[in-house]
Amino acid sequence: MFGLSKLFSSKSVQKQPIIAALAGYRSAAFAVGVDEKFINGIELQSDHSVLLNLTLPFAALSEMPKVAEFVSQKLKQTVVINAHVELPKACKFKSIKHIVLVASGKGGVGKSTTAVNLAGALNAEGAKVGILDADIYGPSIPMLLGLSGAAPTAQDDKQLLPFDANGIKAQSIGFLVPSDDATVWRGPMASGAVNQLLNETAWGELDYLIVDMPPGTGDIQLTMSQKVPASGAVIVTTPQDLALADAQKGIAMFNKVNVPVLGMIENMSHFLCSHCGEPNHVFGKDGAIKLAQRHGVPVLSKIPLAIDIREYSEQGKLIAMDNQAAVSKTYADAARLIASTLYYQQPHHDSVEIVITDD
Ligand SMILES: Nc1ncnc2c1ncn2[C@@H]1O[C@H](COP(=O)(O)OP(=O)(O)OP(=O)(O)O)[C@@H](O)[C@H]1O
Repeated sequence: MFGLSKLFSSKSVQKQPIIAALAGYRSAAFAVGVDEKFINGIELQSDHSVLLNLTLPFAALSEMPKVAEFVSQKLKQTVVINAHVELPKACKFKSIKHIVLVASGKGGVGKSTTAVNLAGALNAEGAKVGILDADIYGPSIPMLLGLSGAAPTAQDDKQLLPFDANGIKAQSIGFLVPSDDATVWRGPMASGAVNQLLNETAWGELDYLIVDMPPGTGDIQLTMSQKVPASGAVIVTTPQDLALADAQKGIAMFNKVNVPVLGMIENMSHFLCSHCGEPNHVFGKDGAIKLAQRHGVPVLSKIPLAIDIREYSEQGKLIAMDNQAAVSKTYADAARLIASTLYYQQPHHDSVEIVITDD
């Protein structure tokens, strides 16, 4: 499309064709292309390839090879992208830029497994990430991060230090309260404990803090969603009718407290047959899509029922951080889409002008 002579008409690189090619790129996370605002340098290399330095305002590093390939094809010239993630400065809470609640209407759908792997995937996409385990009924984040039995330590007798699990900062209500005690808690008590953990943990600077909510849509979950300054919520469901009916209650709950639902994740979506590779829809098909369409929210990802997801969890490892594991891609897809939605829903972002014409 853009010949070499046009691209390199002078010693310096012509920016315009590169900007146009980036703007033409499309994906779920870059639904309106790669904005020229993200460019912070273009260099012509001695081998005549172009080095594009990008600063991404949301976590999406794993998509850069695809963007580079697309732009290279458009320009008919090798383009290499060197990107890093730097979110806009505004923080939602202290030095935390976004708090994302991960909820499920029903227990046992894989909410905690999904929450912790989303944290891992966002980290792998280049962001500073934390996870707060607020599941008072069955805090499982310590186990999922290989931190079982760990005891929290305090800094200056005031702030608790979060644990560090492969670069992810973690705190759990399970470190502080025996789960048996929590079964008699009411909403204000539970949300008070979560707010205390949120306030009294020395999180430092975080781009995204994932909160693993208690399952269900009762008084406790409602009060928590109201009290935590969240940018959005993600609902985890399985394709089963029962789980979907409860997921619908989750959407209604977040609507009631004005927390935007960023989307749904269909966990245990299908099982890939180890013999023929065909997907087997053990719990039903397309249920989450139909529910999501009805409520105008996207399905962020479909995560298969996979033995290695359970095996990694039991070993306290995050499969989302192992890019050799095929299912890590399904967590990465959801993570990029969540990050992108949070960026584009912020008011600082220039709105896209829609022009309606007669023809
Ligand atoms: N996609 C998956 N494939 C295979 N196993 C999974 C998957 N997701 C979760 N699991 C397994 O299902 C079980 C329940 O998962 P998890 O504890 O994350 O559910 P939960 O919804 O958080 O439960 P609760 O409601 O009790 O908090 C675990 O053994 C976990 O390893």
